[in-house]
Amino acid sequence: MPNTEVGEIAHEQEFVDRAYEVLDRQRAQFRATQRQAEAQGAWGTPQARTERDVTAAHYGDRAARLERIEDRLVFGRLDNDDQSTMYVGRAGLKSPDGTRLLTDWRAPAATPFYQATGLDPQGVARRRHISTRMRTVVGVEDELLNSEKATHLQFQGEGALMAAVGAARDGHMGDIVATIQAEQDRVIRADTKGVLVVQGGPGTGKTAVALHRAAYLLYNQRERLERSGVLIVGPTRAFLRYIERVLPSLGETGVVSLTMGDLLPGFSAHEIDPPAVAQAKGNLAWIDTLKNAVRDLQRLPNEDVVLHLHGRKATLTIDMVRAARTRARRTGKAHNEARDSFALELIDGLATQLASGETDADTLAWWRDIVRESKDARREINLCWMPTTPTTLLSRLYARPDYLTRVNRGLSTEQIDLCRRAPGEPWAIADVPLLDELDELLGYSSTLTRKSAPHLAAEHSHNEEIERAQAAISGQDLGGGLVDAETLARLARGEEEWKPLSERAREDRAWAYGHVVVDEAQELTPMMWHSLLRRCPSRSFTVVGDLDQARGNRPSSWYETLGPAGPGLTEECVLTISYRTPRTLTDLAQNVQEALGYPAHFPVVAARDLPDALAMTQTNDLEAETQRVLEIECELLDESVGEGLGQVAIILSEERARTWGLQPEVKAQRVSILTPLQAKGLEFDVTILVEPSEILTGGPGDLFVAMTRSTRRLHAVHAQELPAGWTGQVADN
Ligand SMILES: Nc1ncnc2c1ncn2[C@@H]1O[C@H](COP(=O)(O)OP(=O)(O)OP(=O)(O)O)[C@@H](O)[C@H]1O
Repeated sequence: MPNTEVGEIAHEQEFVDRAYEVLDRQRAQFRATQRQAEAQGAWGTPQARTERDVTAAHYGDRAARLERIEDRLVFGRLDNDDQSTMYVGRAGLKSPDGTRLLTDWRAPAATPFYQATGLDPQGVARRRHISTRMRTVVGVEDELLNSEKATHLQFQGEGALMAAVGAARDGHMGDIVATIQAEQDRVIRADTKGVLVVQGGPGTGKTAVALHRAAYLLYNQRERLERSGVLIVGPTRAFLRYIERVLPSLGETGVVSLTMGDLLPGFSAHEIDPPAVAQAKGNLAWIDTLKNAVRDLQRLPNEDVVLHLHGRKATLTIDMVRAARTRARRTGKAHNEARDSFALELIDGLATQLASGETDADTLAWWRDIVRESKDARREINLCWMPTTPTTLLSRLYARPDYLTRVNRGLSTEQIDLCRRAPGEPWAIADVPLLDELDELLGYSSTLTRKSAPHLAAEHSHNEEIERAQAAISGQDLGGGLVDAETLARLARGEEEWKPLSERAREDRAWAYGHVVVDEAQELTPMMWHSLLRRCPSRSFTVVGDLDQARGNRPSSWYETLGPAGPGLTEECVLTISYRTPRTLTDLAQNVQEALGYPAHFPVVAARDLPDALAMTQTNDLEAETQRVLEIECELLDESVGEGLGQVAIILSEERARTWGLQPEVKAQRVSILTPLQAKGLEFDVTILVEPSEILTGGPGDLFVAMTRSTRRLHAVHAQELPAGWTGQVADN
């Protein structure tokens, strides 16, 4: 290392030490304030107790956020033409004298760190990337933006970027805050209302960008989003585990991450339908069909029904039922909820008949109890307005195509047939939006969900405790939605334990999120979009995906893919540089797609290449050879990144996994065995592709996904011929 760099490193170390000192002090202060508030105990006026809760929760949260920021607190410095200097880091910090010490990467002032170029220096003379390992500065890298060289810069902070993309993987995605590139930064900071689509080929950083955008929005719209929350929807639980550390490392907690299969609280679906079945279940015609199926539960009897109760007779007439049904429907309530008023009216009518002219309140009440307790009366009323649950009704519709056909409103016969399912079979992910729709139609008393927050809020809307809580929140000017007035009021009454917003949102099917991020969005069906739109009335979405990686039929446009969310589409951005996969592999994967008749709509260019990125082994004994190749690749990885480090995936078709008796899953250990579907969104240092032509049977999207997961090397093991476009490219090893 040259002396000048040693001197610069020492200089930056001084600054970094100071920044950590301030960070440590700030954390300690927040914790102390929280403890102080808690120490006030459970006495004092209700107002004082509420203020104490607000203060403790607020400072506890702020401390927790800062405590998660540890590694690479400071990563950039801008020296401007006007001689000013600005340090950029993970959080904004002020010196004890109140002057700005560190600028949060999300602040407008930090934009030039990511976007200034030689052609457009934005007032920056020098941009410095500071590399640290925990609290120690290990390197600096400068770009002089007013130099001739700067006009040819392809990447910002190329050294830091290449070190980041070349680092061994540990099974968890890291943040990219120190090396965000200009095209990514524009997406992260996009001032888009409505649906923002980020299209990008494999490895272009869509997931990274989406998560950093969530952090950016939480910073810039904190007041709104802390009250309502941010929902992240990912393809699999393994994927959500893979990304779970990114937002906390950016100082953001409290985001809800779910797969579509886990969207409904207390319910989980894992099965993956074949694409045609998922498509049938994704048809928007289900909205009217299900509405009709629920209406169909509100029936008129074929004839008047005579009931014998307590030695007297009463008749449940068709007219009585019709009138009660009309009135119950007019309440606009969901089916199970409206049933109460329907049943009450009929019970009243029957009791009046049974009282035979007696009109005093006690007599009528007595007869009402008789009707209520009568099994026969209950059965007849239920037959006219059958309470049910989403799973019961959907099971019946799937199991009985004749029934589904009768209530159908727009599904094709073929689709009805595709959806056929025996009762008791496990639920599939594509069923979740239909159950969600039914839960909405049947009402909150159905079995899937608990009461929604809006309901509770309405019930207590005039409650003075809420007003007091509201006053405490605004009186202390703490902002944010960490503690909302209704929750505080319930806390004060001892009705609820303290829970962070993310937990409350996760448990509430009717929660309205302020922003929704959808990853691998090309896989969602129109019904899934319908469910997500319900969860975000403001229609504020960041949607990331790749049409070229879609399963089944490749959609031709994002507008079409978004289904009912399409009209909200306000901006489409395209990312073009792949940071994950070496050029040899991205080029090969795109060649194969083209030869198969599916040229990439959105081709990518790899940021780098590596020698020996591709290997192929042909064999007659696939199983033994895969084992041998795995051993070789692990040894090679030991040599290149260190003993036991790095991640390896064996990717094979579902059929092959079954034949070999394997249970594919993402492992915490070094080696995972996966189907292409499970590998979606993930990455590994090395991938071993078993029989690529078999993987292709799942569709060209599956093979494209499988071929683009590795950061270093892909090794194909095959007995059959390799797919078109592959052979002829490179000779077998
Ligand atoms: N600016 C960057 N600096 C450092 N690493 C980056 C940058 N952009 C992307 N990466 C890395 O590239 C890899 C791919 O990113 P990511 O998973 O977000 O891509 P993707 O577009 O979602 O891919 P796919 O469609 O295959 O799921 C990740 O390891 C990510 O950290």
